Amino acid sequence: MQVNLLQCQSSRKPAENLAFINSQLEQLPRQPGEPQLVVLPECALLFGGHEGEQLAFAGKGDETPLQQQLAALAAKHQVYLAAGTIPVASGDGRVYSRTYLFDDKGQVLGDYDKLHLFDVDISDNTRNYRESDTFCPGNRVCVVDTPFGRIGLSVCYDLRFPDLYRALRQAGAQIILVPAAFTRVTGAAHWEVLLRARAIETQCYVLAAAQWGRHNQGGRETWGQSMIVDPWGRIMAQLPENTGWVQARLDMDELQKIRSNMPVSQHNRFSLPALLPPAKH
Ligand SMILES: O=C(O)CNC(=O)[C@H](CS)NC(=O)CCC(=O)C(=O)O
Repeated sequence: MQVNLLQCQSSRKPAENLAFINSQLEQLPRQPGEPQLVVLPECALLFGGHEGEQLAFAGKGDETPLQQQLAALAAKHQVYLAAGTIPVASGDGRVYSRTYLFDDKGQVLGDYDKLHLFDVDISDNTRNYRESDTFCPGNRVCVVDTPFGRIGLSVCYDLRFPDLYRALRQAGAQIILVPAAFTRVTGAAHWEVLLRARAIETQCYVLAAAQWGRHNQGGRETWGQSMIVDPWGRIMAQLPENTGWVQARLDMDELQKIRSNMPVSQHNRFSLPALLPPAKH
């Protein structure tokens, strides 16, 4: 089964970002009749908009114009689409950073709100990342059954919290998505190691679609290196720089073999901690 990650260099203009994604989908190398999973990075449609912009594009309620445009893209191109993240009003003056998983007719199969928010100081040109000024943390995990396997959802900074990945594995995940916009500094230091570790620990395929490059003329810089990691921790495909597709075929027999030869989830002596109420930011 073919999976496809799109590395993007999104801006704060949703129409521009949608046009880019649409043109890439038109050129997606694919075999006729074969189901396709497409994963977009975090903030695929709106990168770096301040609170007011995020709220304006989020609109009201769950059925937002951005969600509908993504659903239409999935249906038009007949792909299962994991749509990075888009802002959805949380009701407290902020927005959730939400991933939608659409089927190839544009129906929502599941959604997930980023649990861990990036309130971190980094020595780059942004310095003080305070994601929780604009975004509200989610409070649930999400796994979804698809023709590709059971998919668990996560976003970007979540990658540093292995309990979430263990919870996804325990809920039956075989494939874990990590749409991301890692900073250049932390990406260089940690991105590949964390992704491979999560794949090895959970014995899942890890699909990490990333933002790359400098955004919004002189704004933030992201690391790129979208990658597909197999349950043995091998990098099957990656794109260090630029925008474009990263593709691989997943083999669930291989996954089963790795799990039955080394049944780490049965050997584990620690019980999984409960999901705590949303962190106070
Ligand atoms: O704020 C926005 O516009 C979009 N959101 C992001 O880019 C988010 C929050 S700032 N980025 C991360 O979570 C980076 C994590 C990271 O780099 C790490 O864990 O090292």
